[in-house]
Amino acid sequence: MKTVLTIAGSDASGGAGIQADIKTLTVHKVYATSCITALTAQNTKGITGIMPVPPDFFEEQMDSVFSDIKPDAVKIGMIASKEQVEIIAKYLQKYSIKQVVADPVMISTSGTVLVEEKVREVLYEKLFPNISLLTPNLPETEFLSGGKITDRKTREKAAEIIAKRWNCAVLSKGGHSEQNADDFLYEKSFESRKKVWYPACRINNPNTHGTGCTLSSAIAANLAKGFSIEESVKKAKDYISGAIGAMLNLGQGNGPLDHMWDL
Ligand SMILES: Nc1ncnc2c1ncn2[C@@H]1O[C@H](COP(=O)(O)OP(=O)(O)OP(=O)(O)O)[C@@H](O)[C@H]1O
Ligand SMILES: Cc1ncc(COP(=O)(O)O)c(N)n1
Repeated sequence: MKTVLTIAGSDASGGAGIQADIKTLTVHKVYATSCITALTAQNTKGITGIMPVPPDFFEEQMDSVFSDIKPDAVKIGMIASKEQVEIIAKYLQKYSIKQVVADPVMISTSGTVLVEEKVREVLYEKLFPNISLLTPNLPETEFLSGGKITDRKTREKAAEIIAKRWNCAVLSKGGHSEQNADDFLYEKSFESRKKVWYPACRINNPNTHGTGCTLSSAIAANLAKGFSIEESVKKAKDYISGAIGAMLNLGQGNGPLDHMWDL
């Protein structure tokens, strides 16, 4: 069986973070391992508390997993400290992990920068060069490329700038767009440059808690199974559209997805 390691925070309400990742990986029939970066007290109405895991104990988890069940792919979500970034980069290099999907939780939907500058520097210098696919949402695509996105052309250019800076593939997610929920992939290899749009209608459902976590875990599962990045994103996009479209309605706020919609 293929295995995927998720490095992320715990979401007590089960819709995002580690819990969303393990559900997604399990329905994709890969074996999930997990290294927890932080405990969060959150539900569909918001986050009330974050307790980061101290670096030593975070490293102990990483060591337990990597020294025993080496992952075929790694998915990275919320990171709680600069030290954790350094530890993750160290293990990805030490164990030569090739399939690494990172969801850079950096900018809130309202445009607030969530990661302080000191942590950003380490992300840029140590972690991003070890990533195979970065999955920024629209505000993060703008922030990481340093340019304003006004249309498809400027979005393509922004993804290309990010991909060239860190030598990775980039999936710019369109969940925060005012129009459709189209995602755009820029992938450069030795021989070619791929620019792929994944069109999707916006689903009128307020329950989208955990979409970023779920999409990146689904991509990691497909990569672990041996699909290309382009195919892995296509399958993951179909999966996320189904999980949002199943219209699960739990909790009093921005509810979770139906991870089991196609079982
Ligand atoms: N209302 C929607 N209808 C269809 N697809 C959506 C909708 N909202 C998000 N998506 C899709 O979900 C995936 C996650 O995208 P999004 O841009 O929301 O990421 P994110 O900002 O990291 O997630 P979140 O908003 O949960 O923090 C993308 O494939 C996006 O196109
Ligand atoms: C522990 C944790 N990690 C990540 C997110 C963001 O979730 P998403 O961007 O997928 O909605 C979250 N709410 N909680």
